[in-house]
Amino acid sequence: MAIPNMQIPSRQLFIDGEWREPVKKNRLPVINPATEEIIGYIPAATAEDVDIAVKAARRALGRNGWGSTTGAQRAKFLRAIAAKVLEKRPELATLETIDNGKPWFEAASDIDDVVACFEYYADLAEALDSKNKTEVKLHLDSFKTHVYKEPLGVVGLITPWNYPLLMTTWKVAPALAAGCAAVLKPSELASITSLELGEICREVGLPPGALNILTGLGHEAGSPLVSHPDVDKIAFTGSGPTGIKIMTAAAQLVKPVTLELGGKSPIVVFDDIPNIDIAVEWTLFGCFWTNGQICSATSRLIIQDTIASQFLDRLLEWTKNIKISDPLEEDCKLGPVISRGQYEKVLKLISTAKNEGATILYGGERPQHLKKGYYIQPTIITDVDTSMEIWKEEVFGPVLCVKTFKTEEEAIELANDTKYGLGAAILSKDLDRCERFTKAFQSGIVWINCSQPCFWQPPWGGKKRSGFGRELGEWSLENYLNIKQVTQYVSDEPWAFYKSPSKL
Ligand SMILES: NC(=O)C1=CN([C@@H]2O[C@H](COP(=O)(O)OP(=O)(O)OC[C@H]3O[C@@H](n4cnc5c(N)ncnc54)[C@H](O)[C@@H]3O)[C@@H](O)[C@H]2O)C=CC1
Ligand code: BAL
Ligand code: NA
Repeated sequence: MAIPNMQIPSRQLFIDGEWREPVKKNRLPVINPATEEIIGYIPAATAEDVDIAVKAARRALGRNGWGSTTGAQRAKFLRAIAAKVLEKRPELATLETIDNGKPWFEAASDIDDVVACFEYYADLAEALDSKNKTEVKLHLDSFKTHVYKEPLGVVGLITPWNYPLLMTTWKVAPALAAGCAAVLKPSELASITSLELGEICREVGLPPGALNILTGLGHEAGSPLVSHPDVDKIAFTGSGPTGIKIMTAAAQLVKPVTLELGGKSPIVVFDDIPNIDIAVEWTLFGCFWTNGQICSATSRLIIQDTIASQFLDRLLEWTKNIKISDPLEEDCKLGPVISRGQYEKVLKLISTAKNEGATILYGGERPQHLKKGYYIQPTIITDVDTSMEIWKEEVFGPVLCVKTFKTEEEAIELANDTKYGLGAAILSKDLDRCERFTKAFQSGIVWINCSQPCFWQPPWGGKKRSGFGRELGEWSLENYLNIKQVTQYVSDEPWAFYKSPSKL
């Protein structure tokens, strides 16, 4: 497949089904992390635009609008969006790559997931029609009760930059399937493909206001969305500190939130793995895929001491073989991290690890052959102590730290030695042991003999400080539905609680 060249389309805010200039007319630069060049601009929304978008969303939910559509009608729009995304797959993948830095083929596979996700939620929207009124059996004949599932209302969706259009889709597709009207605030570091979703919604004739897209800074556009009194729910994926701010602001209005806040996930490798190369590859993929910027990255390798030396030797050979290049180059397997800020943050975490006494077994620097761009070599760190920052803090870059263990108990203790609880992986031939680890891991996701594969049908989310709530699958739809109990008195007899006055 030829990789198309693309310029960043010039867009405005997508509000009420049309492109609108932000009230304050501000714009933010778009930087290609592979070249450090400004390649375009995005509009910078502020509280004024948030208010306009929220009003448009509320109108869309009005009597004859988006809010009164059937699931089957909404499914048609979701399928039309999926078809358009598929049609534009090569262009969207290029836009994702030049905005985010991920290898083009990874971006293209994200776009495939976007298509599948919209189609999946189209099916769930359709199925909702037969499930949105269900009877609840009571112990009395004088009452009848039904439970209705109805759209929750206007929802605010705040997304990160690591899988820009895919994280947008994880929220937009179920929100629209449920019949909510949404205001999306993508990350200012990678908003381009989310804006293109606005164009797609316009092309397929999505009813105005059903989806509004506000690009801009977190404190200028995200924060007023969270504290807007007419927004019924916030779904957020991003950093822990921002998650805390969002939960605090939402609490003032008793606004429900779902939070997906990243992690420091373990991958435990036992010496009974049948094939060392297969295990090494999953270990690399678990941490270095998406340029290492994955919330669920298994960035702590916990390896049985009996094979540690042999495993690390092989891991090094595989790591040296990873092609680091401009992400538009074919076969690129590691591109730059998203921004100068992220580049500096990752290098600082590596240098702190060194200062704290860890060994940089491989990498830790800019690759010599790339003079520009936010590139960092895939990095493996050993001699790690559990008190070190590199063991405890999310890096969000291609950095793997390693510790050895002797016993199963020690491995479990190390795996759970984190404030986070998103993912966890175990590689072992012994499936009984895998089962024991599955139960022992304090996480929302467990991978057995792999790490990172992520499908749209199962639930996704964490525990501990990785947040709460589940995205994907049918679980995500529930996030966007109000469960309404409707109880009807069906007896002809009086209720007879009060003493009846004398007859008229
Ligand atoms: N869990 C995950 O998937 C992600 C984790 N991260 C971690 O977060 C670190 C910082 O990256 P950032 O891009 O600064 O993450 P961030 O959490 O600040 O940004 C995520 C989203 O929240 C918005 N936001 C920021 N402040 C806000 C506020 N006060 N109210 C409402 N919305 C707000 C941003 O504009 C963006 O759309 C990274 O170094 C990485 O460690 C970053 C992106 C994704
Ligand atoms: N595929 C993982 C999605 C995330 O990092 O949020
Ligand atoms: Na960018």
